[in-house]
Amino acid sequence: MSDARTALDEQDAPAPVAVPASTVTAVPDGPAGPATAVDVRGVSKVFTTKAGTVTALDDVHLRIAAGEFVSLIGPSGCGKSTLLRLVADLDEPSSGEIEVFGRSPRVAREAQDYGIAFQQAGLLPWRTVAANVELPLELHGVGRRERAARAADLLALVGLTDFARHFPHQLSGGMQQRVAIARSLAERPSLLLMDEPFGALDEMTRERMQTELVRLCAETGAAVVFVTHSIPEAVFLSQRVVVMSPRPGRITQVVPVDLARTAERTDDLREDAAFFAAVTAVREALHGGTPATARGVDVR
Ligand SMILES: Nc1ncnc2c1ncn2[C@@H]1O[C@H](COP(=O)(O)OP(=O)(O)OP(=O)(O)O)[C@@H](O)[C@H]1O
Repeated sequence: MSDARTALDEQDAPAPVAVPASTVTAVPDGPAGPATAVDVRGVSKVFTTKAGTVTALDDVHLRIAAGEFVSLIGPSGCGKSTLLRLVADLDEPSSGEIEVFGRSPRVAREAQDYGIAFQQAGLLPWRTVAANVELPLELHGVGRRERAARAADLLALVGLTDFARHFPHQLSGGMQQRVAIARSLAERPSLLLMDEPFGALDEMTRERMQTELVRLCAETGAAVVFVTHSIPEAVFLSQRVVVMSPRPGRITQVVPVDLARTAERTDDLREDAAFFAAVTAVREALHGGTPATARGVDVR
């Protein structure tokens, strides 16, 4: 069994120094507490295909606190999306256990504990922006008036009030992604699962979206599990950056990010020495201390 375990109290660790997995405090066994959003215990995932078996995840342990922002980073194919999909109940682990707010992913999904946003905004082209945001509420039988009020609030939150009656194709990529994020927040989830939601955006839009996401999460208090290939993005957003190894995916290091509280992170932070130090710490964690470039990881 690997020692790649993490503890809730690591988020308070003082410096952006990579923590070798072997020194990370072990998570005690037993049920997660009320302050735990996600508890992944000894999870492995093996896919069986015609060409043979693929071990995507091997004995992954990860505990994420309520309200905590955690990014997953690692080389292409290391199992980041697979881990997110298991938490989202879009697939099942081959072994090990996952709890979301103390319940199974299935029960958590049914209770609408989390929202999901992926790289493609995934909006329905025939519905207006407001109707897209309302969709999850509609599916769960929320009344028309309440839906409209909630969508109006969310569109104000992401700065798209004036576009409520537009259709997705009339919006830029960044605006569409903001609609997708508004939709993921519709049911006031305590957890957001985000798989490269800004991957298709240009750099300027992407940075603006990161700043907005930090603000939104501070306002809603949601915990976030965020998959990205970008080290600066992971550092800017997160309280901890979880570094994974090439397949079979394991957690090799956990880098606590000791910048301003995430709620207070602004663009100025990107020029800060502490920001660069954290970026370097993650980069070194990814490369095991060598300057070699990991496949599929953007180190800019
Ligand atoms: N449904 C599936 N059937 C078979 N193999 C799969 C399936 N889903 C994922 N895999 C394999 O599991 C491994 C992990 O894939 P995953 O998409 O989780 O990686 P990732 O870290 O998110 O990659 P990327 O950074 O390129 O998006 C890969 O080798 C992939 O081919």
